[in-house]
Amino acid sequence: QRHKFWETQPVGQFKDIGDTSLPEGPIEPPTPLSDVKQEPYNLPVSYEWITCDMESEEMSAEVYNLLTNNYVEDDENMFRFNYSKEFLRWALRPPGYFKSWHIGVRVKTSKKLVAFITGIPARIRVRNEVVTMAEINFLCVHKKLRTKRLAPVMIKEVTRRVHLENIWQAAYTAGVVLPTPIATCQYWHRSLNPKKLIDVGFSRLGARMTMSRTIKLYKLPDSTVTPGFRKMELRDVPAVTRLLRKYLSQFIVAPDFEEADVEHWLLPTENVIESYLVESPESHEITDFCSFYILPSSILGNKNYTTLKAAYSYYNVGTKTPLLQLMNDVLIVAKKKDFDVFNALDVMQNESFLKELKFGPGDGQLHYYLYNYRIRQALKPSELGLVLL
Ligand SMILES: COc1cccc(CC(=N)NC(=O)c2cccnc2OC2CCNCC2)c1
Repeated sequence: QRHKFWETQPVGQFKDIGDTSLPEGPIEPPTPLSDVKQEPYNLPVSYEWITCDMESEEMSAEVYNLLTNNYVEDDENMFRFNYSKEFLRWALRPPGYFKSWHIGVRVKTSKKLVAFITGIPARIRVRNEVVTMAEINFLCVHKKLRTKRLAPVMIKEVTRRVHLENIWQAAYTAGVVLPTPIATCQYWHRSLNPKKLIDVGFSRLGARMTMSRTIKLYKLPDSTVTPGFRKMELRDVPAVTRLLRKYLSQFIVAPDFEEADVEHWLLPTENVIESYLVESPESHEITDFCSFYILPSSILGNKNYTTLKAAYSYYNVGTKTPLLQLMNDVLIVAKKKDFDVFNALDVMQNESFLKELKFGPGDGQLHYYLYNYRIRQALKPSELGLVLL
């Protein structure tokens, strides 16, 4: 009964692992748009599709509330992602986005939003092929409707709407193993506020460690050490785009960012994304870049705290400044902005700083997937240059 749905989809199948006779690339060819199903898939009787206009205050509030109460929790159900409304508006409206890919399911009578799934367009390079894909995210079914097999029909519906825009590939991540990961990444956490993290059960006091010893262990300087380290500004977009394109070219799978993408995804946005760069004091050249996105988690069932303030490593480029020093500066900034924890995956060159900067391994993995695109052999995390929200 496992993966009944995924065995019907154009994704790498477990039975094909190791079959090097299968070519790398699309699994199925595009179909003529006239052959794409024109009407939405059928939902169970009392439910209907709704396109969620995230520009509408009311609709984005409904989406926010659904996710706040029903989205992904950690394995011990102690925390739940709590994406902010402005984060969702940012995440779902990049250059060229399609409103029709922001899909909700609501109860016909009460009009209550009970499920959600989204896609956004993205140009993703796989080796030396740039493929326009849909990045699928925020699949969420209300806790009370989990046994109704809604997820497969929602995945088919977003796939149908993506096909209608003549896009045939997709990228997505999940904490669960599905057919078939293109990479399996480990997540790591760097404590910034160890006392709170231990109080809420995110971290545990180390063996033979006191609380005061632990606080001292994670202490960070008050200010950054790299000369020329500053917030990114609009005028930096061309230079940051050049720096990032060059850096990402070394990875097998990575976004193919152009200036419009960098302006949307990497310019600092209050409460959503922070980005910094190093401008050489002598030459005024932009030599390094670092960024993190802001994704709090609700703390479920703690009497003293309700929210875990978490920063998530996004894209970082160290060319003149050692990545270790650059990332230590970003930890200093995150601590100063009162974040409790800084999270990172072992993707790109992150392994080079995780242990030294006192990150601890998380208790889970994040699997990356491509839809309708076969990769000959699973990638090492260090070959992956893609961070999804
Ligand atoms: C601390 O609060 C949590 C609330 C829900 C789930 C998890 C564990 C978890 N699943 N973490 C990650 O997936 C994760 C850990 C480090 C970096 N990025 C991550 O996920 C990102 C990327 C995928 N979409 C969710 C956010 C933690």
